[in-house]
Amino acid sequence: MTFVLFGATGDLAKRKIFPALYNLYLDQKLPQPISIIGLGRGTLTHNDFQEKVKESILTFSRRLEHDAGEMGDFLEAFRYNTLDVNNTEDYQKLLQLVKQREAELQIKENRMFYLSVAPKFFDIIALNIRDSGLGATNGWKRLMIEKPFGRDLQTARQLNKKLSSAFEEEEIFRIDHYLGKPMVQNLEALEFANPVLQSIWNREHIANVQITASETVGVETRAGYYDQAGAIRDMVQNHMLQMLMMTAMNLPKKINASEIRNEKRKVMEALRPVTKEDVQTQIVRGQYLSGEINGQKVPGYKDEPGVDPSSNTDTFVAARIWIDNPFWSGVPFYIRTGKRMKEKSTRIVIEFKNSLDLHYINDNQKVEPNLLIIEISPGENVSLQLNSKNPMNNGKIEPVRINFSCEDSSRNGLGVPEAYERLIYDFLIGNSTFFAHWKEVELSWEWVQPILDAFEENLLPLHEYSSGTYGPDAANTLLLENGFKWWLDEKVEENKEKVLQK
Ligand SMILES: NC(=O)C1=CN([C@@H]2O[C@H](COP(=O)(O)OP(=O)(O)OC[C@H]3O[C@@H](n4cnc5c(N)ncnc54)[C@H](OP(=O)(O)O)[C@@H]3O)[C@@H](O)[C@H]2O)C=CC1
Ligand SMILES: O=C1O[C@H](COP(=O)(O)O)[C@@H](O)[C@H](O)[C@H]1O
Repeated sequence: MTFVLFGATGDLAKRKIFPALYNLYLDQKLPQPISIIGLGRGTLTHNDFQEKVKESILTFSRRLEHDAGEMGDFLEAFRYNTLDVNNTEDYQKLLQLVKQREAELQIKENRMFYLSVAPKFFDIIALNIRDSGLGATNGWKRLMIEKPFGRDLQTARQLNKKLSSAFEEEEIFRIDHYLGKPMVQNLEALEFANPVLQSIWNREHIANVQITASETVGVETRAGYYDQAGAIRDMVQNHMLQMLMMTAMNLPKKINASEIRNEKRKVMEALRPVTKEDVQTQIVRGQYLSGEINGQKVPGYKDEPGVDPSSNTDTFVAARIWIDNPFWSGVPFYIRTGKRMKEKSTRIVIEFKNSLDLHYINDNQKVEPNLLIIEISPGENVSLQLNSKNPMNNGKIEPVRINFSCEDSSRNGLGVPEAYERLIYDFLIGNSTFFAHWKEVELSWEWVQPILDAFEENLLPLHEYSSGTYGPDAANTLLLENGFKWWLDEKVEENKEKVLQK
C-alpha cells in the first residue's frame, strides 16, 4: 500500500498526521510493508524529511517514550518528493517514485492520496492524479480530503463535480475530525446498545437537545482563512451539523457505513429549511470583544492580527433547528459554537420532559428535569441527572449526577487514540462510516446557504460579546422563548432573571 501525503511540510502533517501514523504503527495497525511519500514544494532529501517526521513525533505523539529501533524502522517507510500542485511534470516524477517503491517493497498498486493542503488545491490535485496516471492502478485508490469542502453550496457542488471525475464517491473520504472523536462515535452505541435509552430517545420523552462547541481560543494565526469563513462555515456547516445528525439519526437496519450514512441523510432531509426571513428569529450571530480568559487579557476579534478592523465575521453562532419527522417533530435542537468563550467544552445535553406532579412531591418544590449529558471534549464522559432526596437537607429533592466515565487517559501511560488516528486507520482499511458522504455535505450546505445569504446582506444583528463569556444574551433568549435554558452554564440563572425582568 502507498500513502501519498500532499502538504507533508505543513502544520497539520506535523501536529496530527505523522504522530497518528506512528501510533498506528506501534499498535500494529499500519499495514506492512507500506510506502509513505511526502510532498511539498521545497527541496528535501529523504533523510531530511525523515528527520522532520521524527521531530514532529517527538513533539506531538501521545506516547511519552520512544524506542530508537522501532522509530528507525517506522521512518524507513518515508520518502520525499518535490511537487508543485500545478506542475504536471512533478506528478510524473511522483509516479516514478511510487512505482519504484512498489517494486522495491513488492507491494500491490493500492494507492491512497491524502490532501493536507489549502482547499483551493483540492480539485487541481484530484485532476492531476487522474491525468498523470497515478490514479490508474491495478489495485484500489482512495482520496482523503481536509475541510473546508467549498465555501457555499455552489462551490461545494463544483468541487464535488471535479473530484467525481477522478474518484468514485466510495473512494472519497471527506474528513470531519469531530466524527473521529470517541464520544461522537459512541453516540451510536449509546442509543442503540442500550434499550433503556433507545426507548426514550424520541419526541415522546425528550424536551430539547442542546449541542455546544465552545472554545477559549481566538482566531489564532488563521485570520486569513477565518475572516472569510466565520463560525458558520468553520464549525456549523460541518462539525455541528454532523453532531446533530449523529444524535438525531434513527436506528439503522444494520450498523454499517451505508446504513448509518443513509440515516444521517434522512435527518438532513427532514431539517426544516430556514428562509432568509427566518434567520432573524432562529439564528444568533456574534463577534467577540476583548475580555479576560483564565486571568489573561485577550484582544477583541477586530484587533486580532490579520483581521479586517471593520470585519463583520461571526465568531459565534447559535441556532434553533427543527427536524420535521415523526421522531423529532416539536423537539427543538439548539446548537451553539463560538471562539473566546468562557470554557473549552464540546457537549450534548438531552433534556427530558418533566411531567411530574409537583404537588405530589412536596411544597411545590421545583424539580429539575432529567438530563443526559454527553461530554465529548476535553473530557469524555456520560452522565445522567436524576432527582433524589437529600437526607442532609431535610429530605429535599435535589438533582444528582451519575457519571459513567469513559475517560481512560492513562491506558498504561499511552493516552487515548485521538480523532486523526482513528480516522486515518479507517481510511487505511477503507471504512467510511465516520466520514462525510457527499449527500450529507450537500444537504448541510443547502440548509446553511440562506443563513450565509442573510449574513452577507446583514439581515440580522451581529451581537458583540465579551471574551470569557458564554456568548451574546440573544443566545439565551433563543431558549427562553421556548421555556428552556442552556444547561451547565454557570451564568445562565442570572441571565434568566434579567431576561424575565425585562
Ligand atoms: N492545521 C490544522 O490544525 C488544521 C488544518 N486543516 C486543513 O488541513 C489542510 C492543511 O492545513 P495546514 O497543514 O494547516 O496548512 P499549512 O499552510 O501549514 O501547510 C500547507 C501545505 O501545503 C503545501 N503547499 C502549499 N502550496 C503548495 C503548492 N503550490 N504545491 C504543493 N504543495 C503546496 C505546503 O508545502 P510547501 O510550503 O513545502 O510547498 C504545506 O505542506 C487545509 O485544508 C486546512 O484547512 C483542517 C483542520 C485543522
Ligand atoms: O475544525 C476546526 O475545529 C477546531 C476545534 O476543534 P476541537 O477538536 O478542538 O474541538 C476549531 O478551533 C477550528 O477553528 C476549526 O477549523
